[in-house]
Amino acid sequence: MKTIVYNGPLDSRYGAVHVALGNFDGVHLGHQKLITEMVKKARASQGTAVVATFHPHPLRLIRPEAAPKLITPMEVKAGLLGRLGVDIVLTLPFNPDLAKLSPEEFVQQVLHQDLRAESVLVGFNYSFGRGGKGTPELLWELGHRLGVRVRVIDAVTIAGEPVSSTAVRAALEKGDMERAADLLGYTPILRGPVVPGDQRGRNIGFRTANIELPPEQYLPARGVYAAWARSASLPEGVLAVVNIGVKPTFGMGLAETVEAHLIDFEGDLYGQTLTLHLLQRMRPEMRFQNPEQLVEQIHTDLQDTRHFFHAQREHIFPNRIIEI
Ligand SMILES: Cc1cc2nc3c(=O)[nH]c(=O)nc-3n(C[C@H](O)[C@H](O)[C@H](O)COP(=O)(O)O)c2cc1C
Ligand SMILES: Nc1ncnc2c1ncn2[C@@H]1O[C@H](COP(=O)(O)OP(=O)(O)O)[C@@H](O)[C@H]1O
Repeated sequence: MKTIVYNGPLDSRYGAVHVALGNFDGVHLGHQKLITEMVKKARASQGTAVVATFHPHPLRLIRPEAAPKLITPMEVKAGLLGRLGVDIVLTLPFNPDLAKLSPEEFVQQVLHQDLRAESVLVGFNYSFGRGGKGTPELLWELGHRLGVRVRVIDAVTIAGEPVSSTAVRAALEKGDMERAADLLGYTPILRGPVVPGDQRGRNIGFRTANIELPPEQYLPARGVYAAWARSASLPEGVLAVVNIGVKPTFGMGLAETVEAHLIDFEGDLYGQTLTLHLLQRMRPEMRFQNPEQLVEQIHTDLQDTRHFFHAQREHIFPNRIIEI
């Protein structure tokens, strides 16, 4: 899969182009349905499966304080899309030229003229064009005039509730990984390079790999999580216990970090990319009277995590953890 920044006509060697248009944060079950359908069309016409997405999110430029944090920043999103069979992620830079296009101009210039889209798929609530004024109905109408087939996909529901990025964020905020996984179709993922922390881990007897995340990453509730950890040197993965939080035992106002202690593992992880699949929140983060009490609790966390994993293993593998 390739990532291309849109800056004019798409190369003609891509043949018939089929486009899924949207932001797709989380690549949840609803997104997966839409994208899978687009990929099927592309395969059937021996064409190219394209996901076109405004990046960075337009709100990040218009009203940064209102821009949602992302369940899946670009790198993780690209991994998920690649897995679905997408050939090209086309990022549309939200520059003044693109931002000022009316819905009519957007369909004519971008979708029809430059991408030569044969078909375009969007979700039922998609908006586009200057001021976000374009609706799926208008897209259908404009496409129809130009010979671009437009298909609008309804919300996927679980037990009557629509699957949405907002619903996923709400589950993450509550620390409900099971619910988030139901909506996403996979266990929530955090991925980033291992960076040095405060080197306290080695002193308290539990080394923790600190991962650096993009600033726009949406983080689940603070607390301790059971996780499956993978890296290039650990392709099968190992069980891990993860702390997301500000380490109140060691002072006030520390920055929020995500750190993983890999169970029954010893080795240098600095610089490697670590992928954490968050399985379950075990407890909230707490402030202990002294480091000894924290260490005692971490021993309990490790035991709880092992028990949880042994009880749930069949449920977790192979379906809930996906390789990206
Ligand atoms: C399983 C686990 C649970 C943790 N729980 C807490 C906690 O409840 N409260 C807290 O202040 N720190 C907690 N921590 C964070 C430790 O304080 C941290 O790992 C230690 O200070 C090392 O920090 P460093 O990586 O910056 O060196 C936890 C860490 C782990 C691995
Ligand atoms: N079981 C383990 N889990 C996590 N990291 C480990 C483990 N064993 C060794 N390491 C290494 O130790 C580092 C963390 O050491 P630590 O003393 O906690 O320092 P810091 O938090 O400052 O990086 C990790 O980044 C990794 O390279």
